[in-house]
Amino acid sequence: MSVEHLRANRGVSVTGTYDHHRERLRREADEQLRARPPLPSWQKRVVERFAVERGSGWYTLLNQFAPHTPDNRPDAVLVGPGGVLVVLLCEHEPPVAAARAAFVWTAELLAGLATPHGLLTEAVVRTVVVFPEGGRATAEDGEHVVVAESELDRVLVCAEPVLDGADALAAARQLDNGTFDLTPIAWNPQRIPRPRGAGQVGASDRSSGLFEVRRLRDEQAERAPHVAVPDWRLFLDDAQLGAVRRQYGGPARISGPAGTGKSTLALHRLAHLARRGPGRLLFTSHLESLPELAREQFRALAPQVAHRVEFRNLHEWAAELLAERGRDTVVDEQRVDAAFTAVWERSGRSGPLAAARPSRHYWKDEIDRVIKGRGLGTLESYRSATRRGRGGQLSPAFRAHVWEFYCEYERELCERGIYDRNDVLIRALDELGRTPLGRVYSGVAVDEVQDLTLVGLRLVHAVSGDGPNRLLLVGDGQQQVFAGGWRLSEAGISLRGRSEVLRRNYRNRAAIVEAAGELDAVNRFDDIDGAPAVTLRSSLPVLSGGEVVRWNGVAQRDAVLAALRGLDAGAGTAVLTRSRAAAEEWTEVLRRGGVPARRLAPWSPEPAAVLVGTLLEAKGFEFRAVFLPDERRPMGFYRDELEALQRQLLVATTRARDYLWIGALEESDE
Ligand SMILES: Nc1ncnc2c1ncn2[C@@H]1O[C@H](COP(=O)(O)OP(=O)(O)OP(=O)(O)O)[C@@H](O)[C@H]1O
Repeated sequence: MSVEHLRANRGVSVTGTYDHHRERLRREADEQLRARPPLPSWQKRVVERFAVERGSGWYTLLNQFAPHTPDNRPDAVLVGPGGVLVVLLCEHEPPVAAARAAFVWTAELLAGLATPHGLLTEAVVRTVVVFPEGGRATAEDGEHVVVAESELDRVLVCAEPVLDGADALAAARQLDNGTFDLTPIAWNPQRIPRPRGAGQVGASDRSSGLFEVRRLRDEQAERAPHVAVPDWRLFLDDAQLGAVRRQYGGPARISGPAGTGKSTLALHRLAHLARRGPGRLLFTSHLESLPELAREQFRALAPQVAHRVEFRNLHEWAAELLAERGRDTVVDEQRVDAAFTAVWERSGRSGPLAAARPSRHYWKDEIDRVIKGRGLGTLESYRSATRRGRGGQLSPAFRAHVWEFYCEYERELCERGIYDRNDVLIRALDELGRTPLGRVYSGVAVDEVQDLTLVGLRLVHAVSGDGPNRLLLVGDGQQQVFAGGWRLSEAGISLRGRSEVLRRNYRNRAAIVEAAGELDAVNRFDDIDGAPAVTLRSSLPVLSGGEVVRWNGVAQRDAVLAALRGLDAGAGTAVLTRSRAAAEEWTEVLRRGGVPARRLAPWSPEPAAVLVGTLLEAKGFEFRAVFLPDERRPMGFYRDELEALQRQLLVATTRARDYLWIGALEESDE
């Protein structure tokens, strides 16, 4: 019940009680402060103000050495609805390293605190520098908040509480128990009864009735209508938090099936590293939109250090490096396609390649994923190259034909003065071989690593180096949608056991996991370096329920429109297709049917209508509801095509959180 509510119902007597309570807290704090080395008067006022906020759910702990607090420690720590505040009482701007160290000291004391929702993360911790009225205002450096004595409301009054009473009390107790340096002010940990159970507001909060903690889990209502999911920013599970906090002596890898929080972990890890050291960090992926999405999420997780983390698509990053070094390498996909088509028409279509596999896409992939993707420079190296997931053996003699075709393609690009996407990565890798990177990153996380080419992998390794905590590879072999895999050792990367596997699926409700588990998607990544292969089938969905609709019939468009209307679908719903043409077509069908729709790519953070994209475009995203309409396209004739399709379908299915619609067209002329 809120203060306002109590006041409205019981009138002024409640306000009287409220004021009386605050006055009692102030007196208590005053007595405690008198019995210890004196604080400068402004600091005493601030601490008393903090203590009074006990009435609003804040627990104050004062450093027993203040005002002579040892370097790198906080003067006070507050724990309450707004999280954990690491307070520095400063007349002058504190050195960034000292403020950071005070943060880390406090965060380490809280590390691993178990709450009913999971293990508390340091996303709840903020550093606040308080300076005296009329003192020299320090500039906010982004990593800490700076407030004058008169502005404390800025940090104490929170519109959106992050900790409930029980969690705040547990955190305050942990700090009290974890160090002799911090002393509770105006509250006695022994006298406050322990909260009774999962998710309950602490007894003291109930009895005082002085504030109402809005349950964070309510905010998840849209996300999880039946079962509450803890906020991923505030709580992690033990496997996730362990990996976030671990000291890795060299490159490390996080794997696990879809939805198990791999990307989430990577973001927490970057925040953890950013808060513990200087320098910039990089989150990258070969996917176009994923870094943008990750940037948004990181801002919500760790706004204080967001300015130190770059979120860049790998190609974009490489192109910028080349531009900086005066080796501009701009890619025009349409011109590349035209060049390939010209070569195909001239030499591919009627030659041995088409006779072996008629699809021009297959041979473009052979160049992209195997020859250029692996950085092969000679026919000899191509002759002995592994071609994982490419289907069928190519004899050494046949490979000579492919090599000839490839050389012609390269000549064509050269004559037209253009580059393809592989050229960007190859040239960037060459460039770093010649002159290493000036700006060294203190950490690099690579998401969806299973779909990088070998050259891409070598590039991220060249960027990160092998130093401790420098490189984190995140991926899932079952979701690999491009062929031409590699072994980490081919990129000179050695994990030496620095490999974590996540199993708890936080995204997909049980029914969705079950449906996705029926797909026969071969894991081509985890097998590669001997890590245990955990498939989606053996993951553990945290959320029960979910709905899978398997529709079959002739009027698929009407069925999809009706289902969308029935769901009241809008933002959070996606229609995913195998081909780009089908995605364009469905966008039109939905619009004509009165359902606001737009294409998924390019991704934009604006609240949207129903998003329509290809299975590939949907990688890395998640939606409340996913529609997979059937398409009148052959499922693929070759084993590698069928395998690739299964993995794409697995990716698409596991994008759905609550609802999955799968269409199967019977005879129709749609
Ligand atoms: N500990 C957690 N508590 C609550 N939610 C979580 C937790 N970890 C992850 N999530 C949520 O689960 C969903 C899936 O997480 P994430 O995207 O990180 O998984 P992933 O393993 O990278 O998935 P994929 O491989 O399918 O892309 C996200 O909505 C994320 O916020």
